[in-house]
Amino acid sequence: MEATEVPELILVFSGKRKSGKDYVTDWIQRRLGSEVCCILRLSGPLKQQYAQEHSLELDQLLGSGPYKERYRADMIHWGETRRRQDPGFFCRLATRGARQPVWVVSDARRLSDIQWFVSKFPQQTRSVRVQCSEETRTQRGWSFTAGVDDAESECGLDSGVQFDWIITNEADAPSLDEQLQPILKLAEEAASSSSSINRR
Ligand SMILES: Nc1ncnc2c1ncn2[C@@H]1O[C@H](COP(=O)(O)OP(=O)(O)OP(=O)(O)O)[C@@H](O)[C@H]1O
Ligand SMILES: C[C@@](O)(CCOP(=O)(O)O)CC(=O)O
Repeated sequence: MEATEVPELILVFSGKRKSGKDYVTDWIQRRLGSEVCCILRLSGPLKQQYAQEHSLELDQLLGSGPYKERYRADMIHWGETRRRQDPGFFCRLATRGARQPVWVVSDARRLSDIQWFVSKFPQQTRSVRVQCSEETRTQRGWSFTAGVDDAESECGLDSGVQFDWIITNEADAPSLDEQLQPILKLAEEAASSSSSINRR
């Protein structure tokens, strides 16, 4: 692996559907800038391949609307078949070619996802949980779906992980600005240590 492919910091985010993983990780990237921070979606290569095989709209599968929900249960099943053979399959594809010093992984779902990052990058990996109430998730378009919300894809990280940070993404919680300060601080330190290494 080339030196530039080893990041300074990896923030591995997880959270239930409509907890706001994309919203929060986009917010972090806007604050840090895309030169410093890339967003890596483990579901990116999965959706790409699934869309191709099933002649579906990739943009819609990548978005936050109802389209992807129609295919979610089948995509989960499709991805799990691949993960059973190789649990790191989507992690490897999603991280391929990432060059920024800070990687934000927006959608860990299974213990094996976090374990993959910890085993490859033990010094750099931190885990972040995004949470909010079911009422807020419902306002954002969520409704309970059997086979999805009670399956590993949604529940695989409900226990067994000591998260480094838990962010509450609710209107009546402290602002994201306030809650994300320690994470931004760490990321900014990581970015500046990377630029001083590159100047040497
Ligand atoms: N703090 C917030 N303020 C305003 N809108 C928000 C906030 N958090 C999330 N949303 C909105 O709620 C919806 C769901 O958020 P988002 O797509 O980030 O959730 P997610 O956890 O990534 O969901 P999924 O697992 O379905 O991809 C989006 O339309 C998003 O813009
Ligand atoms: C199929 C799947 O990758 C969909 C993820 O979609 P999203 O992150 O909720 O946009 C979930 C999974 O892998 O279990």
